[in-house]
Amino acid sequence: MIEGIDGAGKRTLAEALEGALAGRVARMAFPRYGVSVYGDLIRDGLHGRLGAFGDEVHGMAMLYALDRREAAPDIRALLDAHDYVLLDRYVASNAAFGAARLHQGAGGEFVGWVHEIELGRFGVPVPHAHLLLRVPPVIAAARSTRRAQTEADRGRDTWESDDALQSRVAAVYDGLAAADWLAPWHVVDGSTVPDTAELAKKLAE
Ligand SMILES: Cc1cn([C@H]2C[C@H](O)[C@@H](COP(=O)(O)OP(=O)(O)O)O2)c(=O)[nH]c1=O
Repeated sequence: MIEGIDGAGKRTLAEALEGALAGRVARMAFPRYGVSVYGDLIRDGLHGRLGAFGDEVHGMAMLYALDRREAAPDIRALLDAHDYVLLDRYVASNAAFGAARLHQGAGGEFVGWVHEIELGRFGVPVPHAHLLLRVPPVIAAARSTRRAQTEADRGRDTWESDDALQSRVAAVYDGLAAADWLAPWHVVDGSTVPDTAELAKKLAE
């Protein structure tokens, strides 16, 4: 699972790892925009098109959780067919962003709620390892602004443009990593070019 704040460079890392693990890896990204009705609702919520629902922390988190529940059979099929499955955001994103929106920490009620809903009730596959791509929030903000300018039909969503939120998300991620929440966490410095061969080895451990 590749995790980090918005603009941390998760997609670039995922693509590099895909190269390093050539032929043995499958990749999927959450939320699944354009694939699942939940993904499309999430996009609308992030861009203020669901009215007050976009402000409902548990409601939005439930959409992400339902997106993953729907994808669970596909993830299991990918796990059967490949040595590695790289997921660009997974359950920990829901824990980190929701807790940060509620001004809670990694040990708070919200993180426990995500665990109970996603792994308990929905039974989504348990992650094997996390890579936390760690970059200073100010660098990540510059990257996501640049991306919003270059990608047509996008624009920074309401969470991406909230620098205080991104800093709190970074703090929750640090707490989840320190506790090895759900699976071991490997912290990667995203302000330099990561050694993907080394990372691929860590994932294989
Ligand atoms: C997957 C996931 C993402 N998020 C948040 C993180 C991001 O701010 C936002 C969108 O995800 P993101 O991966 O950044 O998509 P994109 O950049 O392509 O729009 O959703 C959650 O809150 N919970 C989740 O379970």
